[in-house]
Amino acid sequence: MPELLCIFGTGDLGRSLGLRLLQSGYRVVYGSRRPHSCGPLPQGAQVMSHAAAAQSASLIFICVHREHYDFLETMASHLERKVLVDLSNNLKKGIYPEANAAYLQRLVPGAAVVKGFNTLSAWALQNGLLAGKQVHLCGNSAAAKQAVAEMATKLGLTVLDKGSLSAARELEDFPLQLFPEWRLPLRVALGLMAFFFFYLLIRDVIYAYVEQEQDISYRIMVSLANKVFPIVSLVMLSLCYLPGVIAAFLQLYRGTKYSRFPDWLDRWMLCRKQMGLVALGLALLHAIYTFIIPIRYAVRHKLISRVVDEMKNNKTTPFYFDDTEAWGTDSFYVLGILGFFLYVLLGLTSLPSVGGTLSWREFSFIQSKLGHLTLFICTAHGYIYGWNKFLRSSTYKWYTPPGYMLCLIVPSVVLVLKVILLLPCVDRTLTRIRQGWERTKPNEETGTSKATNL
Ligand SMILES: NC(=O)C1=CN([C@@H]2O[C@H](COP(=O)(O)OP(=O)(O)OC[C@H]3O[C@@H](n4cnc5c(N)ncnc54)[C@H](OP(=O)(O)O)[C@@H]3O)[C@@H](O)[C@H]2O)C=CC1
Ligand SMILES: [Fe+3]
Repeated sequence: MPELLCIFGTGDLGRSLGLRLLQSGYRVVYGSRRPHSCGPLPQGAQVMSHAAAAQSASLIFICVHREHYDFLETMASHLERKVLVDLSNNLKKGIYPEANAAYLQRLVPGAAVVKGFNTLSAWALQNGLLAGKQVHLCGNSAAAKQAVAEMATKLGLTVLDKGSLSAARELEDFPLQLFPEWRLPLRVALGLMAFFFFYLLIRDVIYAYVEQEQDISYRIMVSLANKVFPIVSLVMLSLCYLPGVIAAFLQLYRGTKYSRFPDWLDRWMLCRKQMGLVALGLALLHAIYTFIIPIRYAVRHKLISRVVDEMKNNKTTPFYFDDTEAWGTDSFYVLGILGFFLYVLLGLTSLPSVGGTLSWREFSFIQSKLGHLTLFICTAHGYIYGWNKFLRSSTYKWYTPPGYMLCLIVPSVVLVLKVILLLPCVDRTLTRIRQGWERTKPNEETGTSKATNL
């Protein structure tokens, strides 16, 4: 006879969980305030009063909001020695002085409370989207946790034990987080975009207005945006590779890999993937914006008005083929296309479903070697853009460098540092450090190196 599990509450979560448990081969009994009028339940489930349902099972899921937990206190005698799984979440952090699970344990001291599953959603349970999903559990009774973990494994979940019930607070805060690992990259991207936008606005639009009394504010829509996107994209891609380079230099300097990186570097390393994806998004925008340039009114007008002018004045300017310009523009486009292609390749391999099929060596080859190649090609694309502009002779003042000149500093620094790391002697030392070798301190005379930094 399959094991019988009990669920208190016939709401959204209770129903979806019951359905999933039934499909995994368990029997399910619901405990409800109104067992005869609680609406449709999954086929095969029984429904009774809370007390009767609790009697028949040893494991009870509490699918009721915390605000209604008080009824559990009145039936504490029926819950002696039962395992109670608390799945509740709160709408905001810190509305209650204690964690919901701790509150439940206080109401029913005779039961073993396990906190967990609160990161699942009724929707995911209903649609069977559980395979490989991770759930955290915590509780004071090891046996109770064990029972819940076994059940979770049967549902196809991966269980992570977070220790005693005092971790419940942390678990309850999980579902309230909104893309935590995206926050830093998005803030950096927005900050950089705002900075370069205002810089270019002043430099290209307002400056032109003041100097030449020319109103070219329409350029904000496409031209300015199409400078901000590639600039920020390139800076973000560099910022994605900079922490790795800094970490390598730190390891070289310390002569060991056995000491922790500073917190800011750790945090930075952990959001590299998101930084790269933001960079990819901006590069995509840049590509699309570039495609519409020839169909823009302002561009067509400029071309046609030049021809019309010449016809009116009945003279033609000498029109010859500039070989340098042909090479310059072509290599600029080719580098842009190749860079974008590699960008997409990097983005694709960062997807878990693709990255999972690669060995560690393949993955690090793509993310590190190809990644730096991408950075190199995109930086070269930027330099050639600047070179072409320079050839078409502009009257830039030194104190207002064009945006691309500012943004090329960051990737150039990263690339130079990376080249230093690739020098054979540096590379050899770094490899030895990463294999666990440690530089002996000069004052250690004994001859045997001790792993003191562990
Ligand atoms: N929905 C979701 O996706 C998720 C929900 N959760 C948590 O699960 C819990 C339940 O959520 P959800 O199912 O969405 O909520 P619902 O409002 O859909 O259901 C709550 C159920 O609790 C019971 N209930 C309501 N009031 C009382 C009361 N005064 N005394 C006793 N029982 C009562 C009712 O069942 P009956 O009428 O049968 O007694 C009701 O159906 C919440 O704590 C929530 O934070 C956690 C993760 C995901
Ligand atoms: Fe470009």
